[in-house]
Order: sequence, then structure tokens, then C-alpha cells
Amino acid sequence: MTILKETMDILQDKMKLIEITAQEKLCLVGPVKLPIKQGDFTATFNWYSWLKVDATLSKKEVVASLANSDLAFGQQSSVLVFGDFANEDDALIRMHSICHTGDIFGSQRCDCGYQLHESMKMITEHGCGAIFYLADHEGRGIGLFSKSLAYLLQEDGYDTVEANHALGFEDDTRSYEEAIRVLEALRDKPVTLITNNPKKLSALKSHGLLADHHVPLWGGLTDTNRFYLETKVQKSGHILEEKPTINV
Ligand SMILES: Nc1nc2c(ncn2[C@@H]2O[C@H](COP(=O)(O)OP(=O)(O)OP(=O)(O)O)[C@@H](O)[C@H]2O)c(=O)[nH]1
Repeated sequence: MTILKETMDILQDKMKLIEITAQEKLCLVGPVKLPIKQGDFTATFNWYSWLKVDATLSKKEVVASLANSDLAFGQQSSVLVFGDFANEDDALIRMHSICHTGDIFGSQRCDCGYQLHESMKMITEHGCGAIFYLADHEGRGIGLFSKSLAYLLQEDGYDTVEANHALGFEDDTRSYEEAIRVLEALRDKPVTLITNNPKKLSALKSHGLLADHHVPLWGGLTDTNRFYLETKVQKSGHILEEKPTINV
């Protein structure tokens, strides 16, 4: 497929190639203005998406490869950025693992939908931040189909962790490597992470995240997610905190 110069003239400045290994790069695209309305909440974010590509490809070759890449059969991750993200001293970020059932369908088996929408509000109220939507994290890394099997086991009395183990998975197989590389391309100052999970903060710091603090995000408790949330605290290391560790 031949890509015209006029096409590249439009796209060139909005594409950035980020080296990750000798074999692979990330192609980061954006910002795209994304006006959002969810109930009474409205805000305009800057939206970026990224794709892992061969390290030898130029921007033009990346674009030329897309039409034959079947990208709809894989998932791409993205990030919603708010405010002067590169320059503000203080930025809130959320690394949100995709939850098809909670985020899209509004499932009350978990608190994922609540956390996604609440963190968007927290970031706009704070004035600066970003929500990374990590598309290869479904079911903490086990995938959507496996999560449906895990849910069937949970209906039979297993908790989240037991169900993952019974299917032969680790409890948590998420990698944050790509998201950190993208974060570094957008901002080199420290951030504060929105999470209840200190293990997630440690995992992110081991990938190079510049963050000393986190702010908790509990809420959206229902009868149908109570056991899931209790298991997070009892088995997955999530901490129930009364107050944020910093003021937001
Ligand atoms: N395997 C499995 N995954 C689940 C289940 N419920 C939600 N998830 C997934 O769990 C992920 C979110 O994990 P959480 O533990 O809420 O988040 P966390 O990121 O570790 O911690 P927080 O930042 O505090 O939310 C998403 O990928 C969901 O798809 C479940 O019952 N089983």
C-alpha cells in the first residue's frame, strides 16, 4: 500500500516512535481532542493510542502496514490526558486494567466501572493527570474468555484468586512496561498513582515509574461485589485507607 505525502503531512507531527528494545518500538499517536459526557460529567481530554511495531519501521511504513494488520483482532491500549501534563509539578495518574464487563456493561460483580469513571473525575478536579487504559490486562491478565470461566467458578464459591489458580493462572500477570514508556514520553516529572493496591505501585516502580505516593479509590460497594472487594483486601494486598496519603 502506498501512502501519499499529503497523508503523512497530516499525521507526521502527531506520531512519535519510542524505542523500547533493539527489535521493537512503540508508535504513539496523538493528541486527539476527546470531548466526554458521562451523565452530568463532561470534560475534554487529549487522547493518545499506541501500537508496538518493528524497530526498523519509519512512521510512513507503520501507516502503510496498518491496512493489512487486522488490528481489530487485537486490542490497543490508550491514554486520556488532562491539563498541562508535561509541565505541571503534580499529576494524578491511574493505570486502569481493562474490564469489559465492569467498564462497558456496568457489571456490579467488581468495582472497575466505578473506579474508571471516578478516576476521570478526580483527575479533572485535580487539574492535571492521565488515565492509562490497558487493553491487554483483561481479568488481571488472563483474558476475557478465561475470566468468564473464572466467574463460573466464583458462582460455585471460589474467590477471585482461587478461581484464577484453578484455571492454571497466576493471580496477577499484568505488565506495565509499555505504559511506563508512554508515560515517560509524555512527562518526565513524578506522578501520584490512583490505586488501592500497593503491590501495583511497587510493580510500576520496578518498571521505572517515578511515584512515591498513591491516593486510594474505594467506592461503588454493592451486595454483588462485596466478596470481590473483601478478597482484594484479604488476599491481593489492597489496603483500606480512610484518608489519601496526599491531598488532592
Ligand atoms: N481474574 C479476574 N479478574 C477480574 C475479576 N474481577 C475483575 N477483574 C479484573 O481485574 C482487573 C482490575 O483489577 P483490580 O484488582 O481492581 O485493580 P488493581 O489494578 O490491582 O488495583 P486498584 O488500582 O486498586 O484498582 C481488571 O482487569 C478486571 O478485568 C475477577 O473476578 N477475576
